[in-house]
Amino acid sequence: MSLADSTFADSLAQAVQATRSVTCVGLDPRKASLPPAITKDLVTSGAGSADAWAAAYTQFCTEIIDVVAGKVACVKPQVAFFEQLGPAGCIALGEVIRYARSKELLVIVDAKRNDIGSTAEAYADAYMGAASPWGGDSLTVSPYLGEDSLEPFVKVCDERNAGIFVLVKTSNPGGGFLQDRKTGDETVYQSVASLVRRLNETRLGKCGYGPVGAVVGATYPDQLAELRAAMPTSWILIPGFGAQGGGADDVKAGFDDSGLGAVVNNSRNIIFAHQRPEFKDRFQDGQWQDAVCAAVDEMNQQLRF
Ligand SMILES: O=C(O)c1cc(=O)[nH]c(=O)n1[C@@H]1O[C@H](COP(=O)(O)O)[C@@H](O)[C@H]1O
Repeated sequence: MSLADSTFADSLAQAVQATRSVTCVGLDPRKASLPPAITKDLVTSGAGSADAWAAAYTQFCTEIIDVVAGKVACVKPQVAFFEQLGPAGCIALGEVIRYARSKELLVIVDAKRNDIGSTAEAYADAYMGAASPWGGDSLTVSPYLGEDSLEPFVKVCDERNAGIFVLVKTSNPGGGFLQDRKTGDETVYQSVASLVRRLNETRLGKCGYGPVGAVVGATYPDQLAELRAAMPTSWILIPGFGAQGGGADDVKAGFDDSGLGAVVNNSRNIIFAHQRPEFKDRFQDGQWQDAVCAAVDEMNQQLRF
């Protein structure tokens, strides 16, 4: 799968069809939850430097990638956890992104970036496209600086066959404070959805979808159905499945009749599956990768509509 030859929307459609999976594995490494098999040396030697943790994050994420490559369409590294380690973490992030792409996984870089247009250009250059420092296939972006702030990202989508996912209706309980607020006849999230639709619909790939996608939380199934209809040609990234309470019934409305149009992210319940009560007894510490594998298989099964 080469992004150079295919639009992001088409690459995602191909990846979903090839893997028969709409699961997106969230790569959100957290010090306290890494399997002891990875951290035991760090702890026993007391060598908890940022470099050592960054190496542990790289090992953890690349081993997860080895497990899930071929089983899912995409992965979503969450930049915050890498930034938390400082420069060493940022190097690790680049390594993880490159490794995932080398295993033919599409990479959604979750950085929720944006700024005024001229600065947004730099963010787009940094995170979108293989040649960029942290070059993924797509990036999560915030719409709250307005249309001119999204344009640089859309331009880079066109130039590099990349994609973006704009925050439309987020999964967190407090998101409604702004997103559900009425502006005239519609809510803020409905206005953002109209903007996403407009930016996207002149750029459709062969699969019928375009590069300007949306984030809609699994925790808001009614709005997901509404937003599927409001943005019929946008891929939807659906976070909030698993640890935040979303389940298979909650995400069903995100898909079109061919099972395309959405990918469902799950971070903690997959990557830290070794800690889940139902897996704890089945898998020993040294088998944390098997727990990841079982969790992905289970989610894929749940989402085969
Ligand atoms: O853009 C996102 O991915 C995102 C948007 C949103 O509305 N809610 C949300 O949880 N996310 C991200 O999705 C992931 C969810 O993680 P889990 O709750 O562990 O599955 C985290 O990386 C969040 O930052």
